[in-house]
Amino acid sequence: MTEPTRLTLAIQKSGRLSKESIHLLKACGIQFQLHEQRLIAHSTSYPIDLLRVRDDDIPGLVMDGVVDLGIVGENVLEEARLERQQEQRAASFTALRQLDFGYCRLSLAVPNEFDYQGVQSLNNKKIATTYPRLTEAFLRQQGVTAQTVMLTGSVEVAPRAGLADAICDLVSTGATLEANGLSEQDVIFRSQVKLIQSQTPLPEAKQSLINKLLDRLDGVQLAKESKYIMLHAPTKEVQRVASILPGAERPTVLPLSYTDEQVAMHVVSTENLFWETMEQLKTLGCSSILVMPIEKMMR
Ligand SMILES: Nc1ncnc2c1ncn2[C@@H]1O[C@H](COP(=O)(O)OP(=O)(O)OP(=O)(O)O)[C@@H](O)[C@H]1O
Ligand SMILES: O=P(O)(O)OC[C@H]1O[C@H](OP(=O)(O)OP(=O)(O)O)[C@H](O)[C@@H]1O
Ligand SMILES: [Mg+2]
Repeated sequence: MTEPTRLTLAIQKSGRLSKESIHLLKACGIQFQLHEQRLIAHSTSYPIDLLRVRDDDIPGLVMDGVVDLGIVGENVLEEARLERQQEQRAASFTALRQLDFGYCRLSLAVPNEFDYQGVQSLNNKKIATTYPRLTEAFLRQQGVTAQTVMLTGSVEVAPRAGLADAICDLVSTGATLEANGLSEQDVIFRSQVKLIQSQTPLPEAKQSLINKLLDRLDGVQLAKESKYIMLHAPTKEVQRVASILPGAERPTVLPLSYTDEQVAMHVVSTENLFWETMEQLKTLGCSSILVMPIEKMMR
């Protein structure tokens, strides 16, 4: 008997990406039960097995073809790619989709009292970071010679602890830097989460499972960006109303009971409807304006 075809996908076990990775898979109709201790979770509703690991391990698992797919931040992905290239190990992958979470930037930051006059001020300094290869590549490109000190966590305390003069760390709101008396100077890399695929050739059945998953992901993304808009409009203003609704070239126009003066208009908009547009609609005589989220969509 041949083995049933199942995909393997590596996701972060616990951390900043876990909740949203799982949420996204569930929105794609992939259900599974997670047990805290278990490394592997089998989906009962889609032929896919989740491998739950530290995010640092995800690029390598994909690049070595141990798993078919991975969900990981571009910061970790690019650092792993540079490291493996230097070591002449397999470093290729196929980027399938940018996912809409895990937005952050990798930035150089110095203590507030540091007299920073541009990246040249870091010449001959020590820089603590979890991303030495990305940092070194940037410094090299800028013609700066500095020493990187590799730390896997608590990078922001390195200057205070006397381990380094500056840091290169992930920033989102900037609260961590501020709390540690550091100021952000140069952004060296902007990151979000990616879905990646191994370059190991797959049997057709597996590839078509991936393609189906991608269609579902696109549907979730499209639904997230879209709104269903319903309103009552004066019959004579239908054209003008359609022209100010985002993405409403062909609205559905329906008659209303007991009146010819007004019609109902329904529109799927690929943009949000701003308050300013709602106010404009009201000025045109529209009423009962409803803006609703869409759960699923397929073109
Ligand atoms: N402040 C932030 N805002 C948004 N995204 C972030 C932020 N910090 C990190 N990220 C993204 O989330 C990823 C995971 O961050 P997390 O802190 O959970 O990693 P970790 O501590 O290395 O976890 P692991 O134990 O899996 O190695 C980062 O690699 C980055 O892509
Ligand atoms: O600019 P901010 O919004 O403050 O975010 C930046 C912080 O977020 C990340 O750490 P995280 O909170 O994931 O904790 P960790 O360092 O323990 O992984 C990152 O390593 C920074 O320390
Ligand atoms: Mg990690």
